[in-house]
Amino acid sequence: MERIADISILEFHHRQGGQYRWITVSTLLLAIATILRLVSPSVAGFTPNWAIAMYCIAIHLTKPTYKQSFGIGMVYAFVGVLTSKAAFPYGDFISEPVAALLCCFAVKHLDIIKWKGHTVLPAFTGLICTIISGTIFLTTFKLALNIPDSVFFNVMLPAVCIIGLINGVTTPVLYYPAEKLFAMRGIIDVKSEEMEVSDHSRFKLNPSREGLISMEHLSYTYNKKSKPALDNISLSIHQGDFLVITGESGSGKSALCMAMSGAIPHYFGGVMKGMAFVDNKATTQISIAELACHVGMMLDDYDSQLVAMTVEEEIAFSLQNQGIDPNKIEEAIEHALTKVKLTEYRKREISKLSGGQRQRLVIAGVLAANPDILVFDQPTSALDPEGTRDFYQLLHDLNVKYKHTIIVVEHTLEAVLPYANRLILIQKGRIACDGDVATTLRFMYENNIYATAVPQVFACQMTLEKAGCNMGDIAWLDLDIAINSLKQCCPNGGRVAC
Ligand SMILES: Nc1ncnc2c1ncn2[C@@H]1O[C@H](COP(=O)(O)OP(=O)(O)OP(=O)(O)O)[C@@H](O)[C@H]1O
Repeated sequence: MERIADISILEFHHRQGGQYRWITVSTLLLAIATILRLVSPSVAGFTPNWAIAMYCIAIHLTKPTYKQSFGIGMVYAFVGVLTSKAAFPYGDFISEPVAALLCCFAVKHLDIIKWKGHTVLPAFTGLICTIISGTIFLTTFKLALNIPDSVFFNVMLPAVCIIGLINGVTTPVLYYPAEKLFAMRGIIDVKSEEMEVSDHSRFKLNPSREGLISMEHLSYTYNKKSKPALDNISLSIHQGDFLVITGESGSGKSALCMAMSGAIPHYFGGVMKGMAFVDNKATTQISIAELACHVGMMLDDYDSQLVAMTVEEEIAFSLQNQGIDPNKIEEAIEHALTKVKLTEYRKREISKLSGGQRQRLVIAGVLAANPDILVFDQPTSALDPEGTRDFYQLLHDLNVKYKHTIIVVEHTLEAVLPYANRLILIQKGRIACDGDVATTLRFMYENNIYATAVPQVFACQMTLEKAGCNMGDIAWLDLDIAINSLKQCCPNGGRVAC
C-alpha cells in the first residue's frame, strides 16, 4: 500500500453516471433491441441482429469490466432465448456472452483501429462479434438438430457473414445517436470530455482529524465547469452534532452534502482533490452502498425517493434492499415507524399522505439502513410554518433520543437553529465561518455575508447591542429566549440598561 504524504494534492477523476451506468445503458438498449427484433421487417430474408448491435453499443459507451460484459451477454441471451422462434435457441447462452467478452476486449485494447483519425471500432465490433456469435450459435444448432454439413457451410455460414456485414453498418449508425442521447441525459460523458477513472485502491488513506465525517482539503469541480463547487474544505463532524449549513444559492451546500453521502465522487463526473472520510474510510475506497449504511440522505425533492404503494411496503422495500433478514423486517418496520411517529399510518397508501407525512416516510426509509448520520438538503422548502416546526422537532428527537447525528442544509434558519449546536456558512465553495450558532450568526451579521438569512430576532439583539445595550450572553434564537433575556435585563418592567 502506497502512503500519501500530502492528501491535499491527491486527485480522483470520475466519469458521470455512477458505477451502475453499465446496467442502466445496457438495459435500456436491451428493451429497444427486443422491440426492434419483434417489429423490424427483413430485407431479402435478412434483418440486423439488433441484440448484438445494442450490447456492443452498451459496452462501447460504458466500458464495463469483463465480468460485467459477461453479465450483459447473459441477460441478452436470456431475453433472446425467451423471445426466439428457433427450434434450438439455447446456443445463445454461449454465443452472446462470448461476443460480449470479445467486444469488451476490443474496447479495452483495440481503440487504435482508426480510419482517417476516426475510430471505426463500433463498425469493427458490430461485424466481428456478429460473425463469431452467429457461428457459435449455428454450431450448437447444427449439433443439436443434426443439420447436414452442406447446409451449414453453404447456407448458414454465408448468411451469418451477411448479417455480420449488416451489423457492421447498423452498429455505428445507432452508436452515435445513442451516445448523444445518453450524454444529453447526463448518464455518460460526452466522448470529447471523457476522462480516465482514478483508482485509489493502492493507497493507504487515513484521516488526520477525528470525527464521524472528516474532510481534508476537499475541492470538487464538476465536469465542464472551470470553477470548483467546493474549494479546500476542511471540517470534522462529530457523533451527536446537529449541524446546519447555510449560504447563498449556488455556494456549494448541496455539493458538500453529496460529498458526505459519496454521490461526489461516485456518481457525479468531475475531479475531486483532497479527501472526505466517513467512519474513517476514504469515500473513494468504499462503495455508495456501503456509505449508505453510515450516511442516510433525504433530497429536497423527497417524493422522488418514494417507490412503493403503501407505507409499510415502502419501508419493507428499503429493508430488503439493505439485505435485512426477512424475519427481522417486521420488527424493523415497526421501529422505523415509531421513530418518525407514523405507526398509525402503517397500512395507508402513500398517495393519501400529506406532504409532511410523506417526508417522514422518506426518513423512515432512510433510517431502515440504520445510518449514524442523517443529511437533509433543504427539507422544509415545501412545508408550511407548522409543518416546518413539527419537522425540526422530529429531527431534534432523532438527535437527542435516538442519537443520530443530524446535518441540515437550510436557507430559512428560524425554525432549525434552536435545535442546532453548530452553524456553517458556505461562500463560493469555501467555509466562511464554522462555529456555534451564535458565533456564525454574529459573523454573518457583522460582515454582511448572507445577512438576510440571519433570524430577525437575532438581528434585533445585534442592533440593540450596537446601540450599546447589554442584552446578556445568551443568543436570541427565538422569541421566548429574547423575552426571557429582556425580562432579566429589566426585571421590574423597568428600562433596559443602555
Ligand atoms: N450536476 C452539476 N453539474 C455541474 N455543475 C453543478 C451541478 N450541480 C451543481 N453545480 C454547480 O455547482 C455549484 C454549487 O452548487 P450547489 O447545488 O452545491 O449549490 P447550493 O448552495 O446547494 O445552491 P442552492 O441553495 O440553490 O441549492 C453551482 O455553481 C452549481 O451551478
